[in-house]
Amino acid sequence: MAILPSSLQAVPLPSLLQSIGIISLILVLTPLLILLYNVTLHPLSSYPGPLTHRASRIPWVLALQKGHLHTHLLTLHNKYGPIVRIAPNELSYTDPTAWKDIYLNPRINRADLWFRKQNPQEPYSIMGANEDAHAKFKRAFMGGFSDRATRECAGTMEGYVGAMIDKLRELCTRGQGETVVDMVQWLNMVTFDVSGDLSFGSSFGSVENGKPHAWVEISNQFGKGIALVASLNHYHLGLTKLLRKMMPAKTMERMAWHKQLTHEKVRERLRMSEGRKDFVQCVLEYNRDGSVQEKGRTCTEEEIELNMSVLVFAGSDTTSTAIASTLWYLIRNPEWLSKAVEEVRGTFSREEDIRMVTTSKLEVLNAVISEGMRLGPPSAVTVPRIVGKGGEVVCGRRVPEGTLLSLNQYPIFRSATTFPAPNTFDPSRFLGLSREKSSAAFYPFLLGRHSCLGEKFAWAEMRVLLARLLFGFELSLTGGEGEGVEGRGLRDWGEQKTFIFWQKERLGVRLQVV
Ligand code: HEM
Repeated sequence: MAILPSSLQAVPLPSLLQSIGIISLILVLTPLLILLYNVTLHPLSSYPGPLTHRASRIPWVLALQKGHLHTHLLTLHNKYGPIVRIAPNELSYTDPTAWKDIYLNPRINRADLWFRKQNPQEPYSIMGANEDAHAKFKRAFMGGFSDRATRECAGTMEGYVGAMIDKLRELCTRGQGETVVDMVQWLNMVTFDVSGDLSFGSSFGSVENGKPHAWVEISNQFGKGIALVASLNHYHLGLTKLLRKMMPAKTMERMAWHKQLTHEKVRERLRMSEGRKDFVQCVLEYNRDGSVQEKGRTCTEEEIELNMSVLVFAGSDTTSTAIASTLWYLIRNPEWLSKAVEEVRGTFSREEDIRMVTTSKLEVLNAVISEGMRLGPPSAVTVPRIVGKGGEVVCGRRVPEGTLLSLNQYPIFRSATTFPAPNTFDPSRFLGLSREKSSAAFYPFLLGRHSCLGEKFAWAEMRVLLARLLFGFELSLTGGEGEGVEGRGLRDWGEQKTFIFWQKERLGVRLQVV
């Protein structure tokens, strides 16, 4: 007591019980006051949304972790309108004006949530939130995605697609002219083989072996991990570090093996002779540029390694989702299937003529793929953006600094105001006079400085894949949806789960050789 000033010595100190009571009260009151502030005085309090979402981020986290965020957001937009407050600090938009207001605004950047660095030594990736690093990588990789480079890489892609068609034909021959396959698996195998070849210098050999390589299987589980980390990153409590410590030893081992194989593959590619037509060559050329070297802006081997694994994933799962979704709808809509088949078989007489350059003008083919991507957008829930200093105006309304903005593709593409009869597969939306109107609200590859670098390549791969399948086979439903390769009988593509990527279920398709 002697250390207290004499004036305070008269004040009675609380007993242990009283102290526990006060601390408990603070622990209960603080979150309650935060919830109350969020729904009353918060700068976003005038935006509509359910009370639970306006008060706390927990409902958003739960929907994301269950894999239902895409359908949950659609339900919210149908109820509350084109701008919804989906978490205390986040607004979601289905108003098409938001595309340009958000993605073409240089002061609105990616929020550092989905692809945050785990430690300071880790390099940045092109998907990250650091704008300076992003600008460097964009310049370094751009050369690999120019018109000329895309045409050059297309030959490799056509080779793998051809190999897949041969394998499927072989399976049909063994089955007296027909077979039932899980198209999701075949599309995953071929797209990862293509991306592996162009980013790592060698494919995974999945098509050749008729089964997915272990690297591909592990990668397919990453979506859930990223979604979990993205949820925890909202709470600034170092929970991601704790999560890493809690990971089962087996998962850690698989991840370490995955990282090591990535490392070896990229180093192997870097040792290959110059001039290979792939996505690495452009970075090597960029690094040799004198002005780049002078400014100290070259890419390190660690940066190339990380970004190549981003490219493998960004370039494969997305493309395979787009074609899986398109096929899912085509085999359930025989009228459109016939139109697409007629166009392809009417244009080509030999399979080898179906190439990147010869398929770009096929109107029905392009329209069915767009409609497939509208109903099953590969990037269904998007990395949120953050409003910079001073705030911005989005869709005619002021949004304060620090607000997270998201334009999630699933709800905007299923919005009845923009796409009438939104759940119907109707490729005529992307044909003739309707095309311009639909396209104004349809940016599956985004727009602006973060838009998809691989858009042209993706279109080439999607067209060649689908056209060759339609040319070589009669495609139909298996006629017995249930367990097994047929899948579980979804009524809509959107019933599947999404984390950052779709958890695609089996897609059974009957193939008959033409
Ligand atoms: C149907 C197929 C594809 C779709 C729908 C798609 C969609 C997207 C979207 C929406 C983004 C922006 C992500 C964000 O900032 O929130 C993106 C970025 C990106 N995509 Fe794609 N993508 C596809 C295929 C590809 C392919 C084939 C490649 C490469 C071979 C690729 C490489 C990239 C890269 C490098 C970025 C980052 C660009 C940047 O930040 O500047 N994508 N993609």
